[in-house]
Amino acid sequence: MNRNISFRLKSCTNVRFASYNASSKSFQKRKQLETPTADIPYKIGSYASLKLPEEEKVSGLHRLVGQIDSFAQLKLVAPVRDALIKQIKQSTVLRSQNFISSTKKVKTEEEMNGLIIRPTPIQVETIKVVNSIRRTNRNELKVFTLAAETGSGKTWAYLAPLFHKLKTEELESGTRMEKSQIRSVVLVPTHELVYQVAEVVASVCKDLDLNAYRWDVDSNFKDFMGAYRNKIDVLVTTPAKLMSLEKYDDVGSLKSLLAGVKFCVIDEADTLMDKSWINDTHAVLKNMRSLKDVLFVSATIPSEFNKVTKKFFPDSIPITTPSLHRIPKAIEFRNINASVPPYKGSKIKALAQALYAIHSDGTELGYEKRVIVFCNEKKECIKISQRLETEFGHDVSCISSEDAVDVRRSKILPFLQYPQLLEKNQKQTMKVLVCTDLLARGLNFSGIRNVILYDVPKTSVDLVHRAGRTGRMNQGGRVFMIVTDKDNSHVKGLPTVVRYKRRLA
Ligand SMILES: Nc1ncnc2c1ncn2[C@@H]1O[C@H](COP(=O)(O)OP(=O)(O)OP(=O)(O)O)[C@@H](O)[C@H]1O
Repeated sequence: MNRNISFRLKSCTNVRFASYNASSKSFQKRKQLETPTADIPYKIGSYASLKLPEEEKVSGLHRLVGQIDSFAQLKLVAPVRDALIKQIKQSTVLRSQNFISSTKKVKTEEEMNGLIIRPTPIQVETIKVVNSIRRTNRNELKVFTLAAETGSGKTWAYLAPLFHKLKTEELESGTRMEKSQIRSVVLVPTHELVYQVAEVVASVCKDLDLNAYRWDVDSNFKDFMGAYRNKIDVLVTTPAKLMSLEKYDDVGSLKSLLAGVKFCVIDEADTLMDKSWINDTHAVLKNMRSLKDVLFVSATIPSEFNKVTKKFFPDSIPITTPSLHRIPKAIEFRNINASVPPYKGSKIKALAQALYAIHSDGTELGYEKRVIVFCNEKKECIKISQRLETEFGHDVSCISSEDAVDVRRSKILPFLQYPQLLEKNQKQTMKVLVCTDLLARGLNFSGIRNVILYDVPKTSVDLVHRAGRTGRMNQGGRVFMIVTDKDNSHVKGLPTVVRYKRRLA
């Protein structure tokens, strides 16, 4: 396994670069890289260019990050701040923590008190900007585009101001709060994310005496209307599912149902605003006539997304972190060249060898290991998982959009939960999950240490999201990318090239 230097995925605008073989002599002559050569489009798909907002628009915010290191310094009503810290403490994986079966052991009082939770850069910036007072018109619509690296705490970056505004409005209006209404909406693209975000929202709403509701494929309309009549403070759903409410007679019009929504979050926004989703997302926003805050949230700003938000919301306020578009520092990135012996071009052999090496490398001692393998195509997933199981005897699950939602949920649960502690003298076990990009977005896998990219991702956006399933919130992690001579000349250099910011001609 040739060690490739770990790299930081900088804002690569139009990543089109000369073809060269990283290990060949020419690569040593960095000079060739200094002067952009004739562009040879990147062979595997075209690396969508990633955009950064103009530096002057965000530099003030970046300076703020160094000055604030406690939630007490941020404008949050006390109950929201306490509920936030409590939920993060409960979900933090303690190194020393002993695990009973697959559920997480409740932390002792001392462990909870020993945990210091500081705001991450994106949380400092978002809470500061979104909670700033509207000087002129109290009801003016403000649109924000939040973008920060994977695993950097974006979920709480948008939930903190959302809960702060809900509680502040309640304190101001007292008990006169109208019943039948929805006050805020969080939109995400997949059922797994609806489930994950709704779990966090529901646990916090309990502490804040608010009502959360998850409207998803397995929800029932009668139950929804009951919750609506009793006031829904935070609704978590997908755009399509929200639009589907239109077909019910009891709803009347979506405009009336969403008349009370003042705060809307579009998470994984680069997905929800791309051509296959934008109609539903836009239709939902158009039906929210009392909107005051709209937050687009993403780990990447592809140029397409940049264009769409500029077109629809030219005055949107950018909130980004200095590490945007970078693979977290804690992640080691390595290439595995399947073209060299003994694999001789067989990627499945290279994959099996990587899994064998991970299984026996002595890391994660005492815990069951879990590895996530990403492929570009669904059919590839099924083929690979069958071969890993039959030929190499792995404990492997394969997941695809064909699976029913509850089947998908049960397959990924062992990867979302804490690592299982092995019984005394129990031999090392390892679970493998083979999937496509369906799970690459936003899923907060717990303590996953190894991700293998069986195929080279077609775009830098996919690369960022897949790699970001490990190394979350400064935890360690490794990403192995299987390459072959066919793409080797480009891909072997990928980590270097994307780290090397091509000087525009
Ligand atoms: N201030 C904090 N301190 C410590 N841990 C935190 C903090 N904020 C969030 N976390 C934890 O970090 C993990 C990742 O958070 P989250 O899922 O919001 O990341 P993200 O930026 O949305 O990632 P992605 O881009 O993949 O969606 C979660 O387990 C969360 O509980």
